[in-house]
Amino acid sequence: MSTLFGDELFERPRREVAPGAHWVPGWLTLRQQSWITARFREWAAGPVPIRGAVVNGHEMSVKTVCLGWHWRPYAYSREAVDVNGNRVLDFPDWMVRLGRRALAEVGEGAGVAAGEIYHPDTALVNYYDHDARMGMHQDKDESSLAPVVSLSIGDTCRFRFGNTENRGRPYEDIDLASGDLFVFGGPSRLAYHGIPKIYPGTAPDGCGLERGRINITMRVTGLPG
Ligand SMILES: O=C(O)CCC(=O)C(=O)O
Ligand SMILES: [Fe+2]
Repeated sequence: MSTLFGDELFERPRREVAPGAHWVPGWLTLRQQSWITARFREWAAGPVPIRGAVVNGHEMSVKTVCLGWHWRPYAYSREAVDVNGNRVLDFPDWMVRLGRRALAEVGEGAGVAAGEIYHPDTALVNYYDHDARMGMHQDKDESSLAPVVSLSIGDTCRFRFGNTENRGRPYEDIDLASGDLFVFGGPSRLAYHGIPKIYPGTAPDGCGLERGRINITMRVTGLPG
């Protein structure tokens, strides 16, 4: 069982993994994590229940529920046309504020200039059970190149962060733990990335999630309205 105390933050210092890609371990407190986990349970229940998106006829092992705009491969819409047709929940104001705080934390390197205001309007909220994986991909269904803000809660995962050219090397594997912030923007906004592995049983006590991993990625769709 890992904890967020002791030497952990010294062993996992914050750093810029690639130009515009910033990793801030232990950014969320356990209290914030367990509060967000409680919200996750509400979102997962509907109006659009959490589901594995179908990509090329295969259901993803990662289950996703969306806020603001509904994502399906490879488009955003207000209604979950591939699930039950219901409109997705609004993007919460507190999450806009959290996204802005995340960018303030990493500075201008992530691709938001001084004076510009970050306005995320969608979040993909993913749940990974122990066997779930996400293959290498680019986040490119958004027409805006504003940064992606990623938060992790629960079990640690291996996060593979690659280059903007292809799915292969060079890439770096890092372990994203409960409470970690990762922001990718600027020259890294279209970097390939994926989740090859979840480490079962590594969620810290108090994060609110006993099993698996929650990941939230906030984005700017660039869509009107
Ligand atoms: O789970 C993660 O950390 C990454 C999720 C992701 O890449 C995505 O939802 O596009
Ligand atoms: Fe992604």
